[in-house]
Amino acid sequence: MVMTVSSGSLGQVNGKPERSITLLGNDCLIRSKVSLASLTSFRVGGPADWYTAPQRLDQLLACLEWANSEELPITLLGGGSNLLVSDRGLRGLVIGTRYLRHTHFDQETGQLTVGSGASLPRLAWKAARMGWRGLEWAVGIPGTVGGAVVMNAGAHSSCTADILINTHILERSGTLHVLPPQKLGYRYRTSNLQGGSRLVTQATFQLQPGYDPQQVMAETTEHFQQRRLSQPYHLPSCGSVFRNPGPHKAGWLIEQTGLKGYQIGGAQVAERHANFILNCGSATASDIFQLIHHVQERVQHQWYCLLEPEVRILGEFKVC
Ligand SMILES: Cc1cc2nc3c(=O)[nH]c(=O)nc-3n(C[C@H](O)[C@H](O)[C@H](O)COP(=O)(O)OP(=O)(O)OC[C@H]3O[C@@H](n4cnc5c(N)ncnc54)[C@H](O)[C@@H]3O)c2cc1C
Ligand SMILES: NC(=O)C1=CN([C@@H]2O[C@H](COP(=O)(O)OP(=O)(O)OC[C@H]3O[C@@H](n4cnc5c(N)ncnc54)[C@H](OP(=O)(O)O)[C@@H]3O)[C@@H](O)[C@H]2O)C=CC1
Ligand SMILES: C=C(O[C@H]1[C@H](O)[C@@H](CO)O[C@H](OP(=O)(O)OP(=O)(O)OC[C@H]2O[C@@H](n3ccc(=O)[nH]c3=O)[C@H](O)[C@@H]2O)[C@@H]1NC(C)=O)C(=O)O
Repeated sequence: MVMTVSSGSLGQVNGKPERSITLLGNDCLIRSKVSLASLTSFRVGGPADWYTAPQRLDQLLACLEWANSEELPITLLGGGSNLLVSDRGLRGLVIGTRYLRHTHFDQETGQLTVGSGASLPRLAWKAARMGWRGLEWAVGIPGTVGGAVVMNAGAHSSCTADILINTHILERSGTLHVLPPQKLGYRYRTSNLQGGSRLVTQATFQLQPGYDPQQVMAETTEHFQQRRLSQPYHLPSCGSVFRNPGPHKAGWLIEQTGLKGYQIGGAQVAERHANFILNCGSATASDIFQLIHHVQERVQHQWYCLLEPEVRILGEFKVC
């Protein structure tokens, strides 16, 4: 059983005192009223009732046990680069995985085993510098390995599922499973891990070592430059807002509907790429949500096609 001690007030958030709890036996800190805006790439969103970012598996297990004992809902947060969090924040416990980091490149097998908090683009650059092929497409995709496994992140006709050998999944109950990609329901930008409370703790990828590092770096840089030409990176976003519905691309449909540059509050459909919504500095989560809804309505009206959000929308929202 987990014992808890409250370490008292840490300060004020929105006029309410912030509290913290330390789980005895493993020095894991759980804080109350932690703003999620700085933990997501859109830079919007209210506070988590409770937030923790464990560094080790034993701390993670203790957090889960605490949440179970308090009967709290759990939300999993990687790099926050594909999330729209409500201005009202999130109830229950948010578990940030970004500190669950360990990395092992196995020279003999070409396998890369990493903790779920490792940065995907950082790994891609590192693999390229070592002359390992397999992750060239992943530069420029912000976020963690865990987020990429859950979202089946991809670019330039490659995706996470293509190189995944297995992943370690922790259930809320504390049970750990090692699952191959065939068990994860992978399709374009989705998996059966989305929307649940099963936590990815580690992943192993098959890469190909032994290539000329200069050549792999050159190809990796080419991927990076291609994306910089077509996508806006200068303001906060979540990347593509909608999945491509086929046969047309979401960006094309939105541009043809005349919505480039369309703005609600501080949220704007990007001029450079119509499937990106930018936070121009003062956007609220509600502005972004209203804009998503507006784009869906206008595109459906003109093309009879309902765009499905790729971004994960968390917490309470209402259409105005
Ligand atoms: C500028 C920009 C460019 C982008 N370009 C691309 C692109 O080219 N291709 C692409 O696919 N995506 C792209 N994205 C979207 C995003 O980077 C990817 O979806 C990324 O893989 C999300 O990882 P994350 O760690 O940030 O996940 P988060 O946004 O934190 O979470 C995404 C989902 O995964 C869950 N989750 C996160 N970590 C875990 C875990 N350890 N265990 C269980 N569940 C977890 C969350 O609960 C949530 O449901 C882009 C985003 C930005 C901002
Ligand atoms: N618009 C938005 O909302 C957001 C956009 N982004 C963009 O997404 C992308 C990914 O961001 P982020 O997750 O911060 O990771 P980055 O790709 O910016 O960098 C991660 C690490 O990769 C290594 N690296 C980067 N560029 C090179 C290079 N040319 N050669 C060798 N190594 C390199 C560096 O590692 P080391 O220090 O070990 O050398 C760096 O610290 C970036 O392009 C960023 O601008 C990110 C977040 C939000
Ligand atoms: C950014 C993401 O992933 C990106 C990924 O980086 C790139 C590169 O592989 O390919 C996808 O974009 P995308 O389909 O919009 O690719 P692009 O090459 O930019 O555009 C496709 C087509 O749409 C057209 N297009 C695009 C934007 C626009 O404003 N107008 C327009 O007409 C382009 O002319 C092009 O013919 C992924 N998006 C989705 C939803 O699948 C993400 O998932 O967050």
